[in-house]
Amino acid sequence: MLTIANRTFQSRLLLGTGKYPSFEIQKEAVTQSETEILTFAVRRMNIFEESQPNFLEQLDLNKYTLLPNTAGAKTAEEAVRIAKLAKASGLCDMIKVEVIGDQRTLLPDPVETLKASEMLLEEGFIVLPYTSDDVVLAKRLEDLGVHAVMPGASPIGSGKGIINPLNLSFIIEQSKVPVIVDAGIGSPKDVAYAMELGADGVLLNTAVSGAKDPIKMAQAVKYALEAGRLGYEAGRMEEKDYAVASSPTTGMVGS
Ligand SMILES: CC(=O)[C@@H](O)[C@H](O)COP(=O)(O)O
Repeated sequence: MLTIANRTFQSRLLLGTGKYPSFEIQKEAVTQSETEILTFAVRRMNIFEESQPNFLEQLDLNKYTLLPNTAGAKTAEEAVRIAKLAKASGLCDMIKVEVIGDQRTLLPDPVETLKASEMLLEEGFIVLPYTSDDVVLAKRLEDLGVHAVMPGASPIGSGKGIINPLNLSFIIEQSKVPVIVDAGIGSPKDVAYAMELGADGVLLNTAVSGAKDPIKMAQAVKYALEAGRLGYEAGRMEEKDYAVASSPTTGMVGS
């Protein structure tokens, strides 16, 4: 169970809604993933333009929590404007803060992310900032009072998986709010790895929408997430540098 602020979710998977081959495939992938939280870029959704196609219309919205994100914002002020737009449309008071500082890598701007998070907390939002895997920044965000931290595994849409597992594990170790690994996940193994490190959840988009078969991949990431979480709860064996025989050697005939 994943708890963010005062809300609980059975699934620990958060799914993005961009770049699917068709609404039909997207709808089935979302169903198969068993996610309960869908994130979407407010600026890219036709939420105020009724004549334009909108994926959210395809869904039974009672089944999902919508997590608008501020993708496209380059400053804290822009992010706050986008968040207020989402709130005005009655979608949700949770917001994923995404303030991009570099257009080539799409890495977040730490200063503007911190500033936007502070402003949105003051406005009463439930704030989930997308951050780099910077341990100190994650702590500063937590100290502000954000409701979860979302460090990137690697650049958005890169599919490179977890580049710095040590930083992620430091963030997980220090954090008292949920840690959701967000962005750069490429395949089910990355999802399982994030969960084995002790993440509370994973947010991904392109790994599913960009797969040859997004519906199958949605199932695969769901199982990987469950396997990784179970592995984390089970507690992995101690790693050693040298071989240790798997069968007991004491009391063997001829020993
Ligand atoms: C949809 C969304 O919120 C993205 O900005 C997110 O970071 C996912 O990135 P990937 O597409 O790399 O999974």
